[in-house]
Amino acid sequence: MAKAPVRVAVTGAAGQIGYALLFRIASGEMLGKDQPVILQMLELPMEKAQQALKGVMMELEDCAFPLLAGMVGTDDPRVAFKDADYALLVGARPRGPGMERKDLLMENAKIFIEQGKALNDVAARNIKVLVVGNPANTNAYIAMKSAPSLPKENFTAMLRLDHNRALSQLATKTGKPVDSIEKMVVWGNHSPTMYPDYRFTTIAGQAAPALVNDEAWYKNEYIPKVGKRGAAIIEARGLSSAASAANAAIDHMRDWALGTNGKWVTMGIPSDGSYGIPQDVIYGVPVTCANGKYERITGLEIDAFSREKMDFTLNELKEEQDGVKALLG
Ligand SMILES: NC(=O)C1=CN([C@@H]2O[C@H](COP(=O)(O)OP(=O)(O)OC[C@H]3O[C@@H](n4cnc5c(N)ncnc54)[C@H](O)[C@@H]3O)[C@@H](O)[C@H]2O)C=CC1
Ligand SMILES: O=C([O-])CC(=O)C(=O)O
Repeated sequence: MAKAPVRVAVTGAAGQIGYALLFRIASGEMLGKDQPVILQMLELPMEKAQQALKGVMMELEDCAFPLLAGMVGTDDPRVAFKDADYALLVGARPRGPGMERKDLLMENAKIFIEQGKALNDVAARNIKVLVVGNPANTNAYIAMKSAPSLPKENFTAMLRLDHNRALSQLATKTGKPVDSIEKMVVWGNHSPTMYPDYRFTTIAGQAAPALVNDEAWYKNEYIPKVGKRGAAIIEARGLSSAASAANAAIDHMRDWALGTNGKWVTMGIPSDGSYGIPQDVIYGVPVTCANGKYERITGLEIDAFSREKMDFTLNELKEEQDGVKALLG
């Protein structure tokens, strides 16, 4: 029997990530080739944004996707999130050259308070929320805190682009295929303080640190390169990453919904206090996914170098949280 359609809300639907994302969701790349979807798209209540959204919806129509069971375009979060099973919160101001993601904090915080409240009131109770809009971890924290009647574990932030960047850079260094790499971890904040940790990583079954055998490269080139990749893209394109960000959002949601078959992936999730990360901080950790749930990998040894790195990115998250404390009341 054909599956019933699920409702997928996407905010910032007429933006550059939205444009790279919606067509892939509608073609079944996110939730499976047998899963019909209803797209519920939110854009700003401004003539230009609404016109652009209309154009995107016309193009979606023109693709005649068999899995696209319906579309809603709106400027009202309560319409966009009504009964939504999935929400991809992309809509926010992106940074430009010379800005850090946390420079967007106050401007974007208000958006995530309003949207958290709307999710709280109208979304499906088991909704899966992915925050892409920057600063993604803290925005996810704000939305989670603004939605007290939804389970906290429903709120996640996107670290998958960082995870994928970490895989690719390691594949290039070692000359091995990306899919031979397992157990990559990117701890912490989606910011240059993130900590790509290859201590548990294997490449075609071999331990990555031994195979790479170049600690100086790992510490002085690899870690900063992965952390600053977003800025390098802005520098090169004049615009922030869009297709790769949309691709990572698809990976994140697909894995959460359909499972990872035991493979580790990185998700920003509310901390349960493990690894010395205070409760509720949205922090990148390794997880596996099965049956529509993620489960953090526990019991990994944290050495002195890692502790320092993990605390550094944690401190930045604490500062961001402090910055929005007054707004959260
Ligand atoms: N977590 C991650 O790995 C990444 C996050 N990002 C972030 O994703 C966000 C979106 O990036 P782009 O699509 O490139 O930006 P964009 O400016 O092209 O699109 C954003 C869209 O969101 C809309 N928007 C703004 N506020 C809104 C609101 N309150 N409700 C609904 N729609 C709203 C705008 O009208 C615009 O169409 C930015 O915050 C960017 O920094 C980008 C790349 C990677
Ligand atoms: O760097 C930015 O502002 C966009 C982003 O988050 C990324 O590409 O990682």
